[in-house]
Amino acid sequence: MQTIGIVGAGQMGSGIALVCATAGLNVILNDLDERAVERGIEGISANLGRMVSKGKATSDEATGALERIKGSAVLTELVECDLAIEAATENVQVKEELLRKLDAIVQPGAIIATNTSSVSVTRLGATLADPRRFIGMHFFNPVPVMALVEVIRGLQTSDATFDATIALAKRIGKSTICVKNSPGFVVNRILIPMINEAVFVLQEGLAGAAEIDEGMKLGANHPIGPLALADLIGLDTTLAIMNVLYRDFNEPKYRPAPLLKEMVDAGYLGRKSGQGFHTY
Ligand SMILES: NC(=O)c1ccc[n+]([C@@H]2O[C@H](COP(=O)([O-])OP(=O)(O)OC[C@H]3O[C@@H](n4cnc5c(N)ncnc54)[C@H](O)[C@@H]3O)[C@@H](O)[C@H]2O)c1
Repeated sequence: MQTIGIVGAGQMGSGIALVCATAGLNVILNDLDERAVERGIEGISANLGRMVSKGKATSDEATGALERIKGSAVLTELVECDLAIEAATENVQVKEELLRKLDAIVQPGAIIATNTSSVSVTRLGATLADPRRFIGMHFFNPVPVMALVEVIRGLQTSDATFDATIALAKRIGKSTICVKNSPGFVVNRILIPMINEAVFVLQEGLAGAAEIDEGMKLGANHPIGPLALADLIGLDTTLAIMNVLYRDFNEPKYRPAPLLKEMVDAGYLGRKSGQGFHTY
């Protein structure tokens, strides 16, 4: 495997591009328009600069990694890739439409993966002519820091696709857990309802955002509080995941907190918009 295509140059797509390029792979990073692609590459460049100043990479390694990333707003340029990772907005219609296009573009032998946080890998795989080549490759934020990739097999995923995906995750320095397809998979099934409960606690006025986060850091030994983590994930993405859990399990216990919906309606999306439960 030599060339990785990534669709979506937001916080996740950019992070995945960075770890692939620092591992020596060529990357084609796609987004909706030139400006979005440029923003993604600027973020990667800044991140590589920080790695150099912290001694985590030499400046030659950083330059080499940046040179291996080609930005493109033209999806058909992904024709060259051996594996394409869909990392676009957490919206099932957006993903289904993109996957149909990707299926027609990438070579028949190439793998197509999704970085979805919650949507059924089996459902997304069914949009492809050959779903055996489809798999979930769920990275965590921030990608260069977080060690895990959750690898999710859809009902149709082949052993060859699974083995090649595990090999790629190892090559880019990640640890894997293999999980069955189910809404939210394993980590987000546990994590996102906990964050949602923290929003209910805030909404009910039991404590302020800083106190809730401090409580979970000092009392439960979490490295970051649940509301700060929601701001990091993005409140739109957090809400989208709760909506998938609520709809797909058909269980009231997964209802999204009204305050979370209202924050998203207001455009308070967390770090990426500068305002979430905390201000950035
Ligand atoms: N944020 C997290 O912590 C996290 C963690 C794991 C997985 N994910 C998943 O990763 C995916 C991306 O999340 P993100 O946090 O990077 O979101 P983001 O909002 O930072 O970026 C999404 C990007 O996708 C682009 N996009 C939308 N439609 C597109 C299309 N048709 N073609 C090309 N690009 C398109 C947008 O322009 C945007 O740049 C989502 O599925 C999300 O659930 C997010």
